Amino acid sequence: MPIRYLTADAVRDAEHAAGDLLANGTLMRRASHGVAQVVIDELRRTGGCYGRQVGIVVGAGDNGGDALYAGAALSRRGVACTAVLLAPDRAHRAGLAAFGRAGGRTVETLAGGLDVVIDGVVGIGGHGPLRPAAAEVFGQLTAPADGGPVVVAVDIPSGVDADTGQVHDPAVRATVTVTFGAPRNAHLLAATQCGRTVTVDIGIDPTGTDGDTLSSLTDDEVAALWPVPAPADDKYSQGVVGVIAGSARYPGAAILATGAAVSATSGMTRYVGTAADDVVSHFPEVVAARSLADAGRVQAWAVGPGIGTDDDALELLRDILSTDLPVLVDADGLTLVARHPELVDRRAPTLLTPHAGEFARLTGDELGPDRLAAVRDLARRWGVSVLLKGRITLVADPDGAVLGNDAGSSWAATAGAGDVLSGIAGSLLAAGLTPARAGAAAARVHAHAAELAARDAPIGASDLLAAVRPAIRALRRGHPTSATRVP
Ligand SMILES: NC(=O)C1=CN([C@@H]2O[C@H](COP(=O)(O)OP(=O)(O)OC[C@H]3O[C@@H](n4cnc5c(N)ncnc54)[C@H](O)[C@@H]3O)[C@@H](O)[C@H]2O)[C@@H](O)CC1
Ligand SMILES: [K+]
Repeated sequence: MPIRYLTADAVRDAEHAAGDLLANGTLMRRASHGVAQVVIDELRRTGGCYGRQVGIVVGAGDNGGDALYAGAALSRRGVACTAVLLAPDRAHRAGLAAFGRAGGRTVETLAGGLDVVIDGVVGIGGHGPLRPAAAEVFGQLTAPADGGPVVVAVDIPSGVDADTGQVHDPAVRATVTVTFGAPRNAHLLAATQCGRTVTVDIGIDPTGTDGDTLSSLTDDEVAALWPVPAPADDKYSQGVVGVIAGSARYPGAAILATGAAVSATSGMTRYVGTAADDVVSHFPEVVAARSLADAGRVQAWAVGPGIGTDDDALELLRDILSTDLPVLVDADGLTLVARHPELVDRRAPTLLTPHAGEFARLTGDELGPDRLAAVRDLARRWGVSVLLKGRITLVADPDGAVLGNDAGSSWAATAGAGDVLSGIAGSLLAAGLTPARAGAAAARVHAHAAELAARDAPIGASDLLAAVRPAIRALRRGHPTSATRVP
């Protein structure tokens, strides 16, 4: 099952459906136990629990309650816990009493030398940035990388919007975020702010309510859906992809996109364009033609990188989009679609793959902080699938379902990386995957390839391309080398 991310409303529905477990405080006890366990694990990794120092920042709601009960559990283990109450009159009463009974102390401000700080300011009830009192407490902390305390966020790092993942300023940056029942949208959309996310089972049904979904595929799921030749397959039967990219003057995009298509699946890759000679000299297995009329049959097209935006490119794009085949449109192709949106008014699957700038060109508006709503809205209005690139890739279908992928690193932020993604996703479309799955699976392999290639040093798109096949192999063998930041 894909990992499903919930909105704050869906979380509340799931909690209420738990009935008595919510009313009698069982859910909160389980949640706080999960928080305490994560803190204990952190302390054990660095020498043990007894006598260690944990600071707790407590807000006015149940998020603070979780943190206080966690502090009580830690105090009983011999951890020295101090809590700053941001709103003393509204701090969770029973949690505060339990904390005091267990030996926890309240203080005006956190002392230095803490091992762990627990962020219990706000969870799914939070809105906007950290308020000044909380901002001051967190502003005084030394970063973990400079020897400061590990920051464990309860449910969501405070100052991060649960539904949109918007990281307000200021907001808590967590080393670990502990959430309950099911991850929230923010755990994917603001993955870097959350650090490692741990989802604790508290006995609620985490499948969420109906409506728009945000999910991500597991590595195993991507591996299982990756097309590989079956015993009876031949070079045609696995889906032939046609790549239209680059030009004789600028062959780079042609080579990268076509090379990625060759690496991603077996079967056949065709190329159409004026860079045909360059492409074949790099990849002799590509069947290349200079014009569409000579191209031969394909099962999907990937069109756009480096094709230019002149009338010839427009006519070519129009011809491709008037077929009844799945088409991926990227880069220059997107600039043309922005000028002529009627081109994508078609029945066959269409996958647009903009980065933020191209997205703004398509919609006429700068991309705001709510990337999820923006990508959903464009997919819905235009009736196409839209893959919005970035550290967190989002692929929206016209029905509102979104698949996301956290790249886990930003090594792929390099010129030409988008061409590689086009080639991978195009070949998956040709193999029969839906646009959303093709886009999300391509993004995952692209991300793994970037980490494999980089191994802590900058890479170019050629390195990324060379790592596509090893990344697929590692994924299929069950040990991708990069850590994805999904829970
Ligand atoms: N309902 C339950 O039984 C469970 C709730 N859980 C916890 O409860 C949390 C939700 O609790 P609440 O609904 O009480 O809401 P929160 O504790 O997330 O925050 C609500 C309070 O914070 C204030 N607030 C909002 N934005 C703020 C900001 N930027 N700065 C400072 N204060 C701000 C609000 O005025 C309100 O008083 C979850 O995130 C989770 O941690 C867990 O214990 C699991 C079970
Ligand atoms: K929090």
